[in-house]
Amino acid sequence: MRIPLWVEASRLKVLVFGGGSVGARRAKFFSAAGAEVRVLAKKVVPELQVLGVEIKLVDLYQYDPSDDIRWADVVVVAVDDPVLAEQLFRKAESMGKLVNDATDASRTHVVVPYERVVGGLRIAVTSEGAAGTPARLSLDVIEGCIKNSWIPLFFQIYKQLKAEAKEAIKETKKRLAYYQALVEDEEFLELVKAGRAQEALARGRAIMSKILNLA
Ligand SMILES: C[C@@]1(CC(=O)O)C2=NC(=C\c3[nH]c(c(CCC(=O)O)c3CC(=O)O)Cc3[nH]c(c(CC(=O)O)c3CCC(=O)O)/C=C3\N/C(=C\2)[C@@H](CCC(=O)O)[C@]3(C)CC(=O)O)/[C@H]1CCC(=O)O
Ligand SMILES: NC(=O)c1ccc[n+]([C@@H]2O[C@H](COP(=O)([O-])OP(=O)(O)OC[C@H]3O[C@@H](n4cnc5c(N)ncnc54)[C@H](O)[C@@H]3O)[C@@H](O)[C@H]2O)c1
Repeated sequence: MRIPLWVEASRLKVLVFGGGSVGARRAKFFSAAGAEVRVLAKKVVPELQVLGVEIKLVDLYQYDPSDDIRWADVVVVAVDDPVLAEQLFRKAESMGKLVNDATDASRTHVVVPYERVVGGLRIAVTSEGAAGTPARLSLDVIEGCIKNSWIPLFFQIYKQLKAEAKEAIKETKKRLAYYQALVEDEEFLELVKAGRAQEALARGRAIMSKILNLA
């Protein structure tokens, strides 16, 4: 079973097999987020040459990529030859690496989702290869739902109050009790839902004072 995680990309070394449109997309995706990227391919598209990532032009039926695989944390398979793709997948897998196999969703270890930022929240959706277009279009529906709701304002207010609580309430347990009290306070939530930002903030701060004044 695959699980969702947010991973700091600058910690990753990513090896990409294939430098066509999919390989270039992965190279850009990972390197733009700070990962170290190395591409191995017979030929690469021009978009990839300007990314500033390491490129080795090799025929993977002749070149042994064992050292490159050992170097990597994540291995991407994006060659257009299914026999070669399976061979590379098996090799990287047997060497204990996490593989993003763009050529076969059923065996991939790592999925690249459809992603968007809505009202401060990062939303990622995937069908894990079953039906990509519905996954992509669902982002429009999700964005519409969130934008038309009280969540964006709640996000702003909660973020502000959380920052203030981290400064004002030194004890972790008390701080957690504050978050709990906040979300259980009907008046606070009603003000948020009614879009009364200043009053909601004031109510949140009053609850904070109450928690601070408790023994
Ligand atoms: C989000 C995005 C990220 C990215 O790839 O960058 C992404 N696919 C995108 C585009 C795209 N995908 C495909 C086309 C061709 C036309 C079409 O079919 O529409 C196009 C369009 C194009 O290439 O332009 C077809 C396709 N997709 C997969 C296979 C292999 C298979 O199904 O086995 C095949 C061949 C199917 C076959 O041979 O029949 C597999 C995967 N594609 C995924 C993600 C993962 C889970 C997706 C999910 O289900 O949620 C997974 C598992 C790969 C992974 O995680 O690496 C990106 C958004 C770009 C954007 O919108 O910006
Ligand atoms: N995950 C996705 O979103 C998605 C989308 C479209 C296609 N795909 C899959 O990804 C594959 C690649 O798609 P693409 O559009 O990037 O293909 P492409 O033809 O543009 O690129 C293929 C790359 O593989 C390299 N290659 C092939 N044989 C090689 C060898 N022997 N040695 C070294 N390099 C070799 C080529 O040089 C090229 O760089 C497709 O065949 C399909 O299975 C996945």
